[in-house]
Amino acid sequence: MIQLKGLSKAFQTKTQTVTAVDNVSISIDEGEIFGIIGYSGAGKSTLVRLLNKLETATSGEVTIEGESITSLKGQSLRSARQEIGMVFQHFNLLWSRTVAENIAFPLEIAKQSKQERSKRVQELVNLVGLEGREDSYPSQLSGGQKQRVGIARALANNPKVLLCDEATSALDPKTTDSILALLTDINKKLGLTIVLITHEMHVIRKICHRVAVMESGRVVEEGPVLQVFRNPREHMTKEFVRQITEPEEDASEIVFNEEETGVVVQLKFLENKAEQPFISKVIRQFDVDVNIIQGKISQTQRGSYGSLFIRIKGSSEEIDKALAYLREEEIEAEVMERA
Ligand SMILES: Nc1ncnc2c1ncn2[C@@H]1O[C@H](COP(=O)(O)OP(=O)(O)OP(=O)(O)O)[C@@H](O)[C@H]1O
Repeated sequence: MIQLKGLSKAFQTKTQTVTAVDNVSISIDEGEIFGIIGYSGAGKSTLVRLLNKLETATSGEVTIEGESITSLKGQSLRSARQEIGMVFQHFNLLWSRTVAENIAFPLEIAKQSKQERSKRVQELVNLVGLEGREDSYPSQLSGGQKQRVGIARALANNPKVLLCDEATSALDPKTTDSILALLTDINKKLGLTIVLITHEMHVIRKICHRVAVMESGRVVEEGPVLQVFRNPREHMTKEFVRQITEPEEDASEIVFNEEETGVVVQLKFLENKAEQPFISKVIRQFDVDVNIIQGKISQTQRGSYGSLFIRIKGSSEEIDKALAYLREEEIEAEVMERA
């Protein structure tokens, strides 16, 4: 759907050249939610602005559905931009216009009739859950409601791609969750391709299918979200993953009690294994008891990841059978301590 090939953007300031995006090549599939994460200054905003040619690339190419955006100008660029909706961190609403008038704005630019516009506006109001607020002004809305207007406006002309530039960064955690749920819902209902940039790893975890990690203008790591979370390779990626996994997955947090019997085992899950009732199966099939010590299982769009520390008590023979069973089920079981 979207291809970036050797894309670079350098800014010339009075004293130096800043390479904001440095030789980035990414391929984004139709219907996926693709996340780009990086700290401030990593080049995320510039990258996303290159996708709709709000910035002109210094070198490289962007193609969307086979059409080269980089070479478009004038009317053909304006038409191509109608296929790409954009949602901003600070909403960018028109303050003198009502909710309905803000959503209608891109339809006016696309020269739709008044009748068509009001029908489409109502559809969009329903889609983003703003029924009853059509005549409110942005100043009368909460942050989450303002972003719903921003999303409805971005979807007005039925774009193929939705670009979200830190769309939830100005919102509190609960409102962030409701906006992320809305984006997931829209992705499923409309099959819309979403490119989302953020500095928050939990945003990536909750809604993205794949992720690219950016550092100093470059993509340093890329892959399916579940794989990147379970097995981060680069230092920067490990830092982001650690933000939302510690301390629950850290064995150093465990208090080993010498009077306890049995073994402490760290279980790590592959794919969707975390959702299976493996503990009850272990207890039922083997003559052992299981205590949960600590752990954290987190869900992503394509399955769960995380780890769980348990204590298995019983005879050595039964414990070994239980461990063998877990490993057969493709659950990594590492013995931390054996009494
Ligand atoms: N118009 C510009 N002129 C000069 N330098 C710029 C310009 N726009 C961005 N930069 C520089 O390019 C680099 C990347 O900026 P960019 O805004 O893309 O990063 P970001 O990852 O989106 O960070 P943030 O989330 O803080 O916006 C930064 O060093 C920034 O100072």
